[in-house]
Amino acid sequence: MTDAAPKIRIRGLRKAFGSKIVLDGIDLDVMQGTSMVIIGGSGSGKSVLLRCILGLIAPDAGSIEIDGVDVVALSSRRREAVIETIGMLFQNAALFDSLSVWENVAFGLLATGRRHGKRLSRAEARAHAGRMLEQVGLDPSVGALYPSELSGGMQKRVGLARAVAGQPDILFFDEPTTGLDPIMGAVIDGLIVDCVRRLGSTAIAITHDMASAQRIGDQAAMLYQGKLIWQGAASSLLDSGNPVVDQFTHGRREGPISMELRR
Ligand SMILES: Nc1ncnc2c1ncn2[C@@H]1O[C@H](COP(=O)(O)OP(=O)(O)OP(=O)(O)O)[C@@H](O)[C@H]1O
Repeated sequence: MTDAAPKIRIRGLRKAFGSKIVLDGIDLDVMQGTSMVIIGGSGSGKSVLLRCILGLIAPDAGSIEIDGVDVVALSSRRREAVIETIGMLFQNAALFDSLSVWENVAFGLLATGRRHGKRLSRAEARAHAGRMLEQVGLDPSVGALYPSELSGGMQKRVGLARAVAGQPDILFFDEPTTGLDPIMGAVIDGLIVDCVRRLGSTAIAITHDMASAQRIGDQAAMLYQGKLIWQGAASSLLDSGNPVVDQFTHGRREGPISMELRR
């Protein structure tokens, strides 16, 4: 146990779309240097939670503190400065098709540099992108290619290289293994763990993939009916003792979740 303040501290977070309550009072602490995996069924609100933390959706109520600062209450300009410190790997890697691989990897660095008046030359940015590509197991020569020339696994690696290029304090992973075969999924998870450890980052991942959740996560939490109904060690996901979590993680048709669907 530690008395340290959490890197990310969420309290009473609520978000509804019309009459649909998606987040119904979320409390979550993510400690510095730990990886938290959020699991939950389709439409349970995992992406909405992530988007609230990223400031892309305004919550109806509650606080989201990053390093003790409530980002919900910040002006959009100051919030952007905090959000710049978060690296994000999107579900489909979300690469820009019209940019080369190295330009994709360096995109955030170049944009942030411009905003802060620190001009990074294209040669410096390209060299940095090459080093990032090497860190995710790609040859720097891949930097000259375009996303459409890459396999799905390579695109994920490039997305990861982009997410870590600015050496972020915080990393978010949205369904990092979706669309990959199980071996490539395991490879990407291994790279994610390497990157998070090397940077000492705090990470939040959302996933449906239980093998991935256990590989990436130190801690895990399950979102169900707008609430985090369980939190514990990611290693205990398959043995949580919670009937809802158990049904979900084992993919059982019968259990409290299917009973509700029948109602
Ligand atoms: N901008 C929006 N406007 C209206 N409803 C929304 C909006 N964004 C999300 N929702 C609704 O919020 C609910 C939660 O969506 P969310 O995308 O967070 O689910 P999820 O847990 O990430 O699902 P999946 O695992 O399928 O990606 C859904 O019912 C969705 O339709």
